[in-house]
Amino acid sequence: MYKVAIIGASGYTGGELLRMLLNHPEVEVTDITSRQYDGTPAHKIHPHIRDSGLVFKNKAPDELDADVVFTATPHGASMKIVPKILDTGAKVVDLSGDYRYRDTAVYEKWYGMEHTDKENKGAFGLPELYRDEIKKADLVANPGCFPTGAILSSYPLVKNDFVDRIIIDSKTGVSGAGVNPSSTTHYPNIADNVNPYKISSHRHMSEIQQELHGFDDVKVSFTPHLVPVIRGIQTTSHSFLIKDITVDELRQAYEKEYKGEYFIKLMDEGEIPHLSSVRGSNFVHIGGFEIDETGRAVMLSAIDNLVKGASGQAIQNMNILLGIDETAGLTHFGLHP
Ligand SMILES: NC(=O)C1=CN([C@@H]2O[C@H](COP(=O)(O)OP(=O)(O)OC[C@H]3O[C@@H](n4cnc5c(N)ncnc54)[C@H](OP(=O)(O)O)[C@@H]3O)[C@@H](O)[C@H]2O)C=CC1
Ligand SMILES: CC(=O)N[C@@H](CCC(=O)OP(=O)(O)O)C(=O)O
Repeated sequence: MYKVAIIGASGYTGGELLRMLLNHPEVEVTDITSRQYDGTPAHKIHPHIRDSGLVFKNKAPDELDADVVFTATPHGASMKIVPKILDTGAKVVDLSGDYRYRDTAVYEKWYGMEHTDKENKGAFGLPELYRDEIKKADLVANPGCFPTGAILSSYPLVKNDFVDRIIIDSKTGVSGAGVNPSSTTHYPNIADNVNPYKISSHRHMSEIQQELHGFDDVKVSFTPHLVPVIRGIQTTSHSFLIKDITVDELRQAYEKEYKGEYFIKLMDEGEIPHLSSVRGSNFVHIGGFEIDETGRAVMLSAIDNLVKGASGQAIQNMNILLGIDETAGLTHFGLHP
């Protein structure tokens, strides 16, 4: 069994890592860290995780007993922790934004802080696009939740030069904001409401742009909305075609790109990707495949922000790092209805 540890295990993605790793056939969770819950049994914070025998410890990064360490910590914190883990020889999957950017100047601009670890570079942890880089890496930068759904549902459009501008509109569940409550996530403010936020300035726009821009300077616009659901991200992308293609050719581009990708499911004609179908699972449902009279292609995707958008994808990356079956521990379907 490989040994794995989670830093920031008291948070939402940490809890989700724990839920899935405890059912993983080839790993054993050796350490879960928390600063505020030192000495507390796991189920006191994550009541659904019973009988794991695990207790939160406020351990330093270099005290962990692990082959792979997950840093489920906020951006800014990860870049202080990750170098210390790498020095121990363990591999790292970081869930924050700290190592996702090829150019740290872009990170500094969008995250509004200095990057203090310019030495360590992460492989961008989107296995469907970067599997070979991830295999060779010591550090994997797990993508953001919005970018995962947005990039996967847009990539064939730009790779095939069908479009050069994409408008991405996403609706997210509240767990995307993490375990600590705020006025934004306060029930009366979110229930029966749809709240657009950072409408032209969300940091994930730069991450999506980084991944799609290489293709003839594709321009990306992105607006997130907070909706009253707990989990999930539903993304709709709109783009005007610059090539004269049919709906069949549009679909064929996706079928070709994602052939053999276990976690990507292309919807049948007229079938809509729903949050309720992917909730709790590592699957991405991609649909839409429509072109209207104005030449607008509409693509849709649904993911669980805590699974394919964070912890499930992090485990998929761990599987690749360890050279074991990429789907191990992740094959369960969603929680429909
Ligand atoms: N929620 C989501 O849907 C997604 C989140 N992410 C990213 O994953 C990371 C974790 O997110 P999430 O689980 O939601 O966050 P949470 O706020 O729920 O949990 C983060 C945990 O990290 C610990 N922590 C906070 N600051 C530090 C620090 N300076 N040093 C060590 N530990 C610290 C805290 O535990 P304690 O105080 O007990 O030590 C906290 O419980 C973030 O970078 C987030 O942006 C990425 C994709 C999706
Ligand atoms: C609902 C909500 O607040 N969502 C978060 C997404 C968090 C996340 O996944 O982003 P990083 O990993 O890039 O920090 C947000 O919009 O900031």
